[in-house]
Amino acid sequence: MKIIADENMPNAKALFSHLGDVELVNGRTITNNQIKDADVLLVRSVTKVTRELLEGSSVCFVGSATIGVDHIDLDYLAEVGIAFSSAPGCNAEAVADYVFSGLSHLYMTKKLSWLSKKIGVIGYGNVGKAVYDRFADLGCHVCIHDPIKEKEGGSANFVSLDEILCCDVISLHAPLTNSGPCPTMGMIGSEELARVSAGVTIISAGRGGVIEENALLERYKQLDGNIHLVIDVWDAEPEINQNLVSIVDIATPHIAGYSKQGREKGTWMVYQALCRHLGLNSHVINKKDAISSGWLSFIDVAAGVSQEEMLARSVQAIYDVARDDVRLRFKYRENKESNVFDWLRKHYVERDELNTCTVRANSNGVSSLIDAVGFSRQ
Ligand SMILES: NC(=O)C1=CN([C@@H]2O[C@H](COP(=O)(O)OP(=O)(O)OC[C@H]3O[C@@H](n4cnc5c(N)ncnc54)[C@H](O)[C@@H]3O)[C@@H](O)[C@H]2O)C=CC1
Ligand SMILES: O=C(O)C(=O)[C@H](O)COP(=O)(O)O
Repeated sequence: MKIIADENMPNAKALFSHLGDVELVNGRTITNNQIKDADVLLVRSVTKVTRELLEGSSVCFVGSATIGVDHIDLDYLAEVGIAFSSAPGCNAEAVADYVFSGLSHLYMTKKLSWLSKKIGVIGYGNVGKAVYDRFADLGCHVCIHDPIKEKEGGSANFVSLDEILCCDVISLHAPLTNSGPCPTMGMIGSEELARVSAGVTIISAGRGGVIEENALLERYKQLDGNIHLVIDVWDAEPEINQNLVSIVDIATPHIAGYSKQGREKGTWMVYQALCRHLGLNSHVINKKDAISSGWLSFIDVAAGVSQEEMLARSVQAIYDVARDDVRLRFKYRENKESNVFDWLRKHYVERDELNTCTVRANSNGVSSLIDAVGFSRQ
């Protein structure tokens, strides 16, 4: 069996080699010719899996080690009977870590407090729920907009988009869709941004295209720069809007989900799906061998600072999103690589999830907050 896999899929050779010959390729540039005699195609979000790519090939299984599936023509796969599997939820905790690292950065650099503010989350899927639950466990006033999940019922604090736009912090976790009951493409445009107030924090870690970049730049001007922005996903990836980069607090190259464990889980989930597809009920490789533990099993945080600062210091000890922002700005300035965006993603400096570590905090009342923000419970 011939398996073509994106070279940015961690552990691909280790996991799949016992099933067939694994060839690693650049996911951004995969061609129809490269995969014509392959049986299995394993991708990440940068490969557009379309009729054009697959037609005439012998591929009978496509796996995407990602949550998002907007790069896959699912209708075409169904039409021609190619099996498909993605990795729902694989990096949800990683994205939630990113959100809290962004807020920690804003607190430590601008003293921008969020703990007692009104928080709005858009999208209540695996990521949005992980983010929402952390805010709720922290005791924040948090609400959620997800008309599809709201219809299904549930106890979360569902609200309209208008209400989200009145929040102090808005965190975007909807997929990119341009059809269906509630398409998200451009859902945050100039009309919606006109309703956000000065001082708002917007975190965009779903997909570029959900928020209109020019409208965001315009609103930033209207509010004299009084908007705080943490942006991971961009409309024209791998190109990024440098005007937007110049005004945001944090700019990162679509790495919110790039925890070591999240990426490994993505490959692992696709591996499991392929084993199922092939009718293999025992896996040669165990989950515990495929997903790493963290480097630090515990950290101590100093007492004597505010609860919010303690939270921020703890989060930043494991993952400080500013390191990814600095790398991006530095690399674009240096501009030695032909494709800076993909270079940064390929050479991503590993990071662990907060849940791989326990924080030992001595001061009263902080332990429960530390657990709620995503660390492993003591
Ligand atoms: N920046 C990054 O590295 C990552 C980005 N993502 C993106 O985040 C998205 C969300 O991930 P998950 O929560 O795991 O996906 P999911 O598929 O579990 O949930 C998506 C949720 O969005 C809701 N939704 C759809 N249309 C909506 C609308 N118009 N308004 C509000 N909510 C709407 C759906 O009902 C669903 O509950 C993914 O589709 C992916 O594009 C995911 C992982 C990493
Ligand atoms: O899982 C998703 O959806 C994502 O957005 C991925 O984390 C993006 O990573 P790549 O697939 O582009 O490496």
